[in-house]
Amino acid sequence: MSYKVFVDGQEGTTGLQINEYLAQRADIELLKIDADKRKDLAERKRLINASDVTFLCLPDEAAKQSASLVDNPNTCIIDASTAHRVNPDWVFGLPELCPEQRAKIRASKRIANPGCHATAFILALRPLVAAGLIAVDTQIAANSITGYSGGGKSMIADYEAASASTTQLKAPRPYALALAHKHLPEMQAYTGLTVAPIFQPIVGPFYKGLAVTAYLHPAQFTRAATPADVQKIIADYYAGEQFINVLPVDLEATTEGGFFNIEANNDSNRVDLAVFGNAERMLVMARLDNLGKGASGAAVQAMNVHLGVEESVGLL
Ligand SMILES: NC(=O)C1=CN([C@@H]2O[C@H](COP(=O)(O)OP(=O)(O)OC[C@H]3O[C@@H](n4cnc5c(N)ncnc54)[C@H](OP(=O)(O)O)[C@@H]3O)[C@@H](O)[C@H]2O)C=CC1
Ligand SMILES: CC(=O)N[C@@H](CCC(=O)OP(=O)(O)O)C(=O)O
Repeated sequence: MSYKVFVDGQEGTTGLQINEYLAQRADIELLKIDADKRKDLAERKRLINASDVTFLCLPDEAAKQSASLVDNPNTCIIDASTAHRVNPDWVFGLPELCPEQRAKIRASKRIANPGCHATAFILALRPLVAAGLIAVDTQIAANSITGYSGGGKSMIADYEAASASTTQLKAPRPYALALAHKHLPEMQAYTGLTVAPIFQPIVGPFYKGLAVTAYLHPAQFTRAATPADVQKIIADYYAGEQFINVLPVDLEATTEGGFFNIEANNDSNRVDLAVFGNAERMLVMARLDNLGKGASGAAVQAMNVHLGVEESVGLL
């Protein structure tokens, strides 16, 4: 069995990497668009409707436009953009979200891929909300440190320009300081929280790798819990998940001399979750490759689930 796959946005950061993942696969026939027709609506429409699966690796507005071009009921759209992530007609493409999610991804022809920060945040917090340890109306504070490839082609070009080494791009840069980052709606919706978190990302002078840190106040828990208790709730929630690794509560084993390596999952589709702290002060961290489980890897995983092929095919 071979599936026809089209990547709309094949020259972008996410699209190029999806193409790389799929080029190795015998069960996938990649439909390529001519370079000079990449933005030609009629040609994109033809290829979208000739495909079994189309990945949208486009800015939000272009993704909405592409989604409106589908008239083949068999075509499954997997959108990497922010456009449809909390749209009830679309399924959130995070198989590990909850026990029902894989069946939903399998059944739906409209799958919205999670944002990179959101993936890390949701995976870290959802088990604690689901277990009732964190009340749903808790306002969580979190930050994220990310490589510059998260900003796509234009940010990559800025960081890789000759001038970058002599400018402010040498230092980490906090952004989204209006505290209205575009991932807030999905972070709230899929953790089960009724309040959006205070979320503040930082982009640094390295290509890829991302870690979200969420601050937990044990005094706000609904019951007493130690870091080991919190770790166990998370580990039980993801038992059997091949791409999720819940680290032991052991500073020496999980850090490099006390430093947390946020690039540890680069070039993979893996996520590590770690709990740090003590009975008074705690945090939970999630690290992943923003271009792997944060984007292209996740999109390929969702496609595998949708097609009913082995979930890890083509992924590390
Ligand atoms: N980078 C990341 O870590 C992540 C990105 N995403 C999301 O994935 C999507 C793609 O992001 P990313 O790959 O980083 O972005 P890039 O900027 O690297 O690539 C976007 C691509 O879309 C093309 N494009 C823009 N407008 C149109 C259009 N109207 N028709 C056809 N093609 C168009 C661009 O063309 P041109 O080459 O001419 O500029 C470019 O090749 C975005 O919605 C982003 O938010 C999601 C998760 C993580
Ligand atoms: C460094 C940087 O700018 N990163 C992007 C995140 C990219 C991503 O995951 O997400 P979307 O699919 O939602 O664009 C940002 O924070 O907006």
